[in-house]
Amino acid sequence: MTTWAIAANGLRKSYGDKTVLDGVDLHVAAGSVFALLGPNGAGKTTAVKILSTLISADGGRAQVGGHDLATGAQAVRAAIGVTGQFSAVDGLITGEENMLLMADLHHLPRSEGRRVAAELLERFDLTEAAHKPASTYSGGMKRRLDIAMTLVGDPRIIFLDEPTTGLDPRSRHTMWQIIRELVTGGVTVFLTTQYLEEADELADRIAVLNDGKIAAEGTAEELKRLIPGGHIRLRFTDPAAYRAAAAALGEAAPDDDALTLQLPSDGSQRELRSILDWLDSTGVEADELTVHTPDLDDVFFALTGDARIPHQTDQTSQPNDINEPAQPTQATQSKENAR
Ligand SMILES: Nc1ncnc2c1ncn2[C@@H]1O[C@H](COP(=O)(O)OP(=O)(O)OP(=O)(O)O)[C@@H](O)[C@H]1O
Repeated sequence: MTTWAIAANGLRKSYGDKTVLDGVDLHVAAGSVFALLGPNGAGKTTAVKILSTLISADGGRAQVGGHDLATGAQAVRAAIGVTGQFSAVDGLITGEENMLLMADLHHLPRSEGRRVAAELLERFDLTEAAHKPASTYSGGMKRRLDIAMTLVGDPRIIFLDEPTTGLDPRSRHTMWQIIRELVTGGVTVFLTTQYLEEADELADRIAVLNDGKIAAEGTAEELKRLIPGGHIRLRFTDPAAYRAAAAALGEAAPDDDALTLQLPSDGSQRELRSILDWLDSTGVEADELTVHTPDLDDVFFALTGDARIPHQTDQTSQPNDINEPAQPTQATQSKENAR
């Protein structure tokens, strides 16, 4: 049975008459990376603030690290680390002083605090800069220091609110590596991001927040299969074989210049198998067969644009009871449904 690091049901939050979260369910397996995606203003930060006890929800229930947000906020705070869009780094003091301040906040004995600070500064490649004021650090260094500070308390669940916004590609990759190492060490990471590539790279499961609700949830591959546009491409080197195949596979879209035929497909194993069987039965033998699935950009636009596909959650079951969670939901919607 899955152990949920985070289990939330029916979270609601409004500011005045603006409903930001309108019944949001989130289930994050322990030791996994979960990415919450959504357009600007969708409520990602609001969800992080609620789950990290910074603000309270207007409705719904949630457990974080096995503790109820409503009755065990203190225990939740002890189990988590949060690095937000507004960093906890104090620019006026050095990196090391920032770390020691954090160690003091966690009531670590002085020598233990120094040991932990030195270890984390080393791990995040900040030893050389440790005695310089943090205001002189680059954006990437500040983010690394921010995460290092979060880790002083050895949290088992970390919320990273847009951890790579504004970073250059190299710093972004460094941050991804840091996140992967955290997860290897058993930490659960709840990530919000504007970068679909980041979610694709890192996340075990992804939820897309739109209009106050989770529009879809699943692995990157499952989400990509939700929307039309996937296809199988058959490439031929022999023009005669290409023409024979085009005649045999009447419904394939031909490209006479590239000698390719394109067949619609959701990229699933089952459909691939039936297409291969069909090719065998018609005697078609391509020189190359490639499966193309839509990327997360396509998914994001389809789920958050005007021409949205139906809400996935309308068609799949979500665990309703945070005490008796079901397995993480599977994106079972077929391409036909998605259309
Ligand atoms: N304290 C507040 N008072 C009033 N409205 C707020 C408050 N905090 C957030 N909001 C509003 O709630 C909505 C969701 O904001 P939130 O910061 O959670 O979105 P987000 O998905 O994190 O956006 P972004 O990607 O731009 O960071 C926005 O319309 C925002 O203006």
